[in-house]
Amino acid sequence: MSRPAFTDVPQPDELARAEARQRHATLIKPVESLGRLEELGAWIAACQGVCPPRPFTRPRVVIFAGDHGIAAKGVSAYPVETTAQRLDALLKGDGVPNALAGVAGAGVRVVDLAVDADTSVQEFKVRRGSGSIDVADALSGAEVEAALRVGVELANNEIDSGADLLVAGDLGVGVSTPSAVLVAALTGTEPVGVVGRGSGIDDNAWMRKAAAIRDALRRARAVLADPVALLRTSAGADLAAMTGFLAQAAVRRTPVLLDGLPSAAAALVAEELVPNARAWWVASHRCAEPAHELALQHLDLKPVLDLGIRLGEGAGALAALPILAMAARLLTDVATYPDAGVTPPDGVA
Ligand SMILES: Cc1cc2ncn([C@H]3O[C@H](COP(=O)(O)O)[C@@H](O)[C@H]3O)c2cc1C
Ligand SMILES: O=C(O)c1cccnc1
Repeated sequence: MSRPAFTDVPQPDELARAEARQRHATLIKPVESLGRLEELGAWIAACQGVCPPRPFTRPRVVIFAGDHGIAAKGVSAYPVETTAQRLDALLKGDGVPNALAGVAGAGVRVVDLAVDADTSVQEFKVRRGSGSIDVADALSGAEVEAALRVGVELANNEIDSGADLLVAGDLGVGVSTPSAVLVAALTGTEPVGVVGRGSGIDDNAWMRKAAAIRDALRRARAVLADPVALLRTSAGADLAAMTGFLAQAAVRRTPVLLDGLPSAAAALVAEELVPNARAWWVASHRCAEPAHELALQHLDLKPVLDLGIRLGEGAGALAALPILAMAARLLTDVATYPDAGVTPPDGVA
């Protein structure tokens, strides 16, 4: 087995994007009066290669669950057992993403990549937990390749089943630590610049987390030139699979709403693996983690929402999904000046 080979990423259809912008200029409203909604509509048209764009019929959230060895260093506010407990809640339909997806019209799938317990969704499991990244590699060479392949397979599987918009969500105690390390490594940031409060840690845990990130970053920087080696050294099976998923979504011309820190960290690595994949992604929200902002800046992505969400689990992306649906609907449902018999402003035919 070897690492998956990604084909070049096709770019969204610039003609459809230009057509959408042009159409917005003829709709019965002042020019550019819908701000970012207009750009989002044009992005959807460009991704679908058609203007006006089609409404999303099958948005899908895949939650990548995994535990992290670094959690044993006291870097999270919660004990490791809560990963498996929360996974059960999601499968019962009782979690945050279930509630949000119900309103947003999305489907949720939970996949156990590395939970440190037996679960009922471990068909794709790579291992239990990961190495403690401050002192050891997260994964073996075979494991990182397996995890990347799972991500590619999940993207293919969802897209072949009709998914027309994808979200990668995280679930796992400690995941904000490797995520911060990946961001620091790829953006050239000092450890202290990426240490966040994660699940709500106190000052003592913050200091342990800062030390863990500092030590892990030293190991990460040694393999910076190779994105797969970086995932092996500093990520975990969940983040590696997420990376493969985001890269393959771009290869398959499928738009993605990025979520919080873990998904932004995986996106940074995916952009290294398959340059220009970011054209297929929109940043759903600004979260409270400093590394999130750095990752989005590096990818040149501007968040849609700023709700103070700091959760993961696809929550921010699900909150932004209705906005995307609205952006598409404006281009299909709003009349043009000639159609509505409204006098256009000067310069609009
Ligand atoms: C009950 C609960 C629900 C969550 N949903 C998402 N997270 C988020 O917080 C965790 C990452 O933060 P840290 O790196 O500080 O552990 C992940 O589990 C992530 O999914 C949760 C955390 C908890 C405790
Ligand atoms: O930004 C996130 O998605 C996030 C923040 C804190 C903890 N877990 C995830």
